[in-house]
Amino acid sequence: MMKSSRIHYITQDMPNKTHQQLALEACQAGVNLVQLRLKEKEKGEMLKIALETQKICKQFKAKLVINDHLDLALAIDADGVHLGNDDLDHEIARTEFGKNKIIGATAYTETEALYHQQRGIADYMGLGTFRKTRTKPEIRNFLSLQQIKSLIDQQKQLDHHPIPLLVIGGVKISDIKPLLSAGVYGIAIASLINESEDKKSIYRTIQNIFQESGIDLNN
Ligand SMILES: Cc1ncc(COP(=O)(O)OP(=O)(O)O)c(N)n1
Ligand SMILES: Cc1ncsc1CCOP(=O)(O)O
Ligand SMILES: [Mg+2]
Repeated sequence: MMKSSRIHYITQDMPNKTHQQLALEACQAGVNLVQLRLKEKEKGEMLKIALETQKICKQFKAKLVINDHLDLALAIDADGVHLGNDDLDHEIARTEFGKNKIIGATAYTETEALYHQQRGIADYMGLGTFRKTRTKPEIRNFLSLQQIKSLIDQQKQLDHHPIPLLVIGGVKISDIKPLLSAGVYGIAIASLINESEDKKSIYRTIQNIFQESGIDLNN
């Protein structure tokens, strides 16, 4: 299994910034994994954005995960791909992408999480959504802290290695400590960073919360 970062930073469509600019600013703030989340762009445009984003990530030694598109991840030899439940099957992706690449799954319910856990193909699961979010407004299913805790307990009872859980969806600074106390591996965030006036400071705050919770982000 490929080790996944505990803080996934996700780009998003924004009116005044390109995905490349967002990735650059996030890398300058210190993120070490960028998920490129492109929606409704044609293939050629996506390839150009992905290559430029990859160049930025390499400069900062950050990993690049492509959302939705295994073909694009293969074309640029990205570090990983994130595939949700309506995207390509993880087993096919693993065969085509290889065992040393990061493959992420999404779980919006406990049942989905246990399904991915049982399959044991994904390197991490994006678990959510935690709160309502403008970044993905169509999602209406929310997982409470209690539900997340119960899922972690169930994972622990299984005899195989628990797949790391990254909570996603409207995650705010004040959510991080309780989520980590509940036992989640990390968080996946878009607007918390993308809409921040001071990305370095917000990222440092996030890192400090992990540290105060006894988690070494370099390990
Ligand atoms: C880390 C992480 N977790 C979940 C998602 C959501 O994936 P998906 O359900 O396929 O939805 P889209 O992001 O494709 O709209 C994610 N991207 N990243
Ligand atoms: C991609 C995605 N999938 C579930 S919620 C979400 C959006 C996360 O973005 P934000 O951190 O801005 O809520
Ligand atoms: Mg998807």
